[in-house]
Amino acid sequence: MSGFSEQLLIDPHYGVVVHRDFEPLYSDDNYARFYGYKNAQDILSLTSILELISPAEHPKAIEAYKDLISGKQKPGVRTYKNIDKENNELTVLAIDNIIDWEGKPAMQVIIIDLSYQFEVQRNLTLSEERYRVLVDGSIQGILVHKNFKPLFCNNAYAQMFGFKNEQALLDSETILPLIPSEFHEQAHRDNRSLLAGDESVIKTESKGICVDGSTVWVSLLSRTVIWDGEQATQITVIDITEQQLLRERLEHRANYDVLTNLLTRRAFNELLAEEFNYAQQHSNALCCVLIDIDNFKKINDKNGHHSGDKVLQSFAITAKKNLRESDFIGRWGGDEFVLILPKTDLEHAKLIAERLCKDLATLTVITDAGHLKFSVSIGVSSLSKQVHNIETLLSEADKALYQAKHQGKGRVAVAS
Ligand SMILES: Nc1nc2c(ncn2[C@@H]2O[C@H](COP(=O)(O)OP(=O)(O)OP(=O)(O)O)[C@@H](O)[C@H]2O)c(=O)[nH]1
Repeated sequence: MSGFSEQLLIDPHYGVVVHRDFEPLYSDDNYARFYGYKNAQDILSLTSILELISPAEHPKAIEAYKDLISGKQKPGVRTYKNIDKENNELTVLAIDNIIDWEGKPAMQVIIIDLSYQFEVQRNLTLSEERYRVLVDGSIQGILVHKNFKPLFCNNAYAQMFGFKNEQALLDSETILPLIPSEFHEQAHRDNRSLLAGDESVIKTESKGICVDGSTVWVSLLSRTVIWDGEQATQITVIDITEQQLLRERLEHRANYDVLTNLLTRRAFNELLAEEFNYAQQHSNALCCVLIDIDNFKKINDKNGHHSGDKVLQSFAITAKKNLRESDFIGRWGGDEFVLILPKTDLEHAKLIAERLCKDLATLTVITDAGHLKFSVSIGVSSLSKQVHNIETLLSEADKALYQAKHQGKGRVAVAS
């Protein structure tokens, strides 16, 4: 053997054969092993190495050989489908070269087994398909965006926001219209801190706007991903609209009286504490008004509890109509109600109370038991040097209310 084999780079992924008219002149062991043979000797004992090439590829191989030997074609790189001893198909990359072998031209072929690369590629495609099935089948919405321009979304995300399909969403220039304007600032801020690496994951809850303008509540998890070689933001969302509505209903139920839809005593007390402190800190006027329906027990007894309820509801509607945005009203209990009038002095509060008293007296409540009329008694108190805590403010209003009742009902009394 010449020094030729010593110059060869021996690598398990490369094999070398030298042939003339496909008659093997030299082979290394790697080449032999690619095709399932023990060693080079097995290859050299073949009559033709065409045996290693798929019959369908024989014409191509023979033509290529002729073209190369005659100089018609320059040596090059080609892929072949070969077959090993067990008839398994191998995909190989062949690098052809014309060399001088014992005084005559021969063809040297270096082959590289590509089966492994093909297998890796096939597995990659399979795992991509598997990933795709997972993402598409997910009930979580998944979106990837770069500065709010959508790059990818799954079906669940598109559906959550009312898009016909994923493409319809991806055709949008930006996803910002899906975010209510009051959440834009937060969305930009969160995105900036993710991209800057200040935060690795951000969890939030946000309102979304669907294509048809309806609202969806979502729980969001955002993080950065590399998408097509560039940094982007991935959002995973779960639709929490039902939970949010339930939460809102529960909150409403805790804060608002079911019958009259006025603030409950607890919710009223919280607001009263805030307003009272604010008024004290800013030396603002503040008045408290206690209202009690006159002879309500008789209304109930004569017309039934249901009609009594109607009276309470009508009272609530009329009272609310008489109030400013900044005033608030609560049901103190039974047929008793309480109002807070911020930035209102005693004189004005009295006028407001008298107007309400008159309006309610003219009201007719239509019930199953007939048309009912009723009156109220009102007590008014105000924040002052002497009245410097909530308890006193309320007890002063209560005293005034008692006075109004005592003086004959259907009237307003002011705490002295
Ligand atoms: N229909 C109805 N009645 C209620 C409700 N809550 C309390 N009441 C009734 O309201 C009545 C309140 O009556 P009282 O506080 O005794 O006083 P009144 O009859 O209004 O008499 P004066 O306050 O002196 O004018 C009671 O009979 C309660 O049972 C309610 O939600 N619906």
